[in-house]
Amino acid sequence: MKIALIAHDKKKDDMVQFTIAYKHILEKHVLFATGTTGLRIQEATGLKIHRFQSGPLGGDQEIGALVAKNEMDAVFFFRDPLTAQPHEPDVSALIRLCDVYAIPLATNMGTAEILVKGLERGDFTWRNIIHEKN
Ligand SMILES: O=C(CO)COP(=O)(O)O
Repeated sequence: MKIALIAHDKKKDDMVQFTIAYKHILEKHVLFATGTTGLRIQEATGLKIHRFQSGPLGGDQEIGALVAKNEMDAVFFFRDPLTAQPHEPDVSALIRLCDVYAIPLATNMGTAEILVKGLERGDFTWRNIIHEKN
């Protein structure tokens, strides 16, 4: 599956801990990330990640483009709900596209735990049907 990993600055430590904890699951998938998040994860875990631009420079939109092509299978986006983001419209647009295409989206650690375990258990096989149709 193709998985996107994104975290706002105050959530990056959480994302790093999450990817360390679930490296054994994540390493079986094709990983994408916004620029700084991807760098932090790579440094901490050694996971292979395709890095897009940093979020404020268009990274969320690049990931959104893959969602719009129905190519992204899950998005882990640890948002910071307490800090204003200069690129808030991009953040909203990505979340909206996940809803348009029914892409599983975790915006906090609690949901992420459940989603990543579903990934391990094979709950994402329905995505293969979508890929076959495309
Ligand atoms: O801003 C972001 C998501 O909206 C994340 O971007 P970075 O991973 O480059 O910090």
